[in-house]
Amino acid sequence: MPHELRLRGVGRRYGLRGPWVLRGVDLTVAPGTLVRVEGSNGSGKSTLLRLIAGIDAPSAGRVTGRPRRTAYVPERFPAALPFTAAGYLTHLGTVHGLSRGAAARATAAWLERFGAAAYAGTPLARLSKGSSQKVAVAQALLAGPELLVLDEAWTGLDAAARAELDRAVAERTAAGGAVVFVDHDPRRLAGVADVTYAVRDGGLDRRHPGGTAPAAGPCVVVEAHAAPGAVPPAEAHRWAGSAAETAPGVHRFTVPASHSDVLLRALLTARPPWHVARVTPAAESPEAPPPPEPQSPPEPRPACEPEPGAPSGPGGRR
Ligand SMILES: Nc1ncnc2c1ncn2[C@@H]1O[C@H](COP(=O)(O)OP(=O)(O)OP(=O)(O)O)[C@@H](O)[C@H]1O
Repeated sequence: MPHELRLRGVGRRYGLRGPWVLRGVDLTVAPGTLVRVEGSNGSGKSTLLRLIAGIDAPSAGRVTGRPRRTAYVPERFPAALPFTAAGYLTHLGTVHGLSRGAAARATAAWLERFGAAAYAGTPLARLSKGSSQKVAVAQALLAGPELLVLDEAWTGLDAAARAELDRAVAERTAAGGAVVFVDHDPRRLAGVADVTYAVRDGGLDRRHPGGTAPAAGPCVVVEAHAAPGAVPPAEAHRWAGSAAETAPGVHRFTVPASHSDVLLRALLTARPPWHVARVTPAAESPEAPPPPEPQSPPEPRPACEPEPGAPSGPGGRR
């Protein structure tokens, strides 16, 4: 994403005399950031996401800096369109600026990643809710969006597809894109968001830290080698629960298994690339840590306990 997206004094109300759903909202979304939006039912989260995505226009204020490649997954996908899944995605790919061949290839690749390749020729109207949600998500990812806006996009996906969407989000931020999401499950991408906002009384509260507890689950330990003194790429820090330089040029990252391939990609695509020496399951699956202190920035990373005895070094836990 080339620039920050900015909302300045943004308000939205439905109808000339309708109540203000949002009012005086200021928000900046920086390139490469992951932004969580929370709020109670009906507080205006979807309204905010539609304004960010450019699907809706503010009644007051301005939105600037929205990148050309902005993609949006709505809370409800209009599944009754007269297309097959592949036909719809290929068509949208061309709308996003891809050639027909590139759109067809991207369509096949994303349907495959989400486990929906078997439904490529199925009319959208005949897809199950879960499969049509896969199409909804694939259409947003097709053209490598610089800004990705996800409104409850995980809802209805099976576990494998939910994990795949987590990975796709990580790829977008690693590529310098921004992702703004709402999800009713507080564990979704827990501890990974750069910033969390709560929509309340028409405004936005910035929450510290993270707003949600870090993710728990099985962890793996990645040992990677780099030149002595090399600093791990920022993207590695985002996904690793802990990082330590255990010997000159030898780094050990502990990361939730669900995030491990994103960490590996960050290391292998760094310039110069890091050498991944070993990936092993963490000896013990850690318990979820206690909730973070309310005033203790920075926001938590994914939760994995450092291995016993691992010293914290220059690449230590943030
Ligand atoms: N198109 C619309 N026309 C009229 N009112 C609307 C429209 N869209 C949203 N609203 C109203 O705006 C308010 C905020 O709705 P919105 O869907 O943005 O909230 P939300 O936080 O996303 O809710 P939920 O958590 O239930 O999805 C609600 O009172 C809703 O009824």
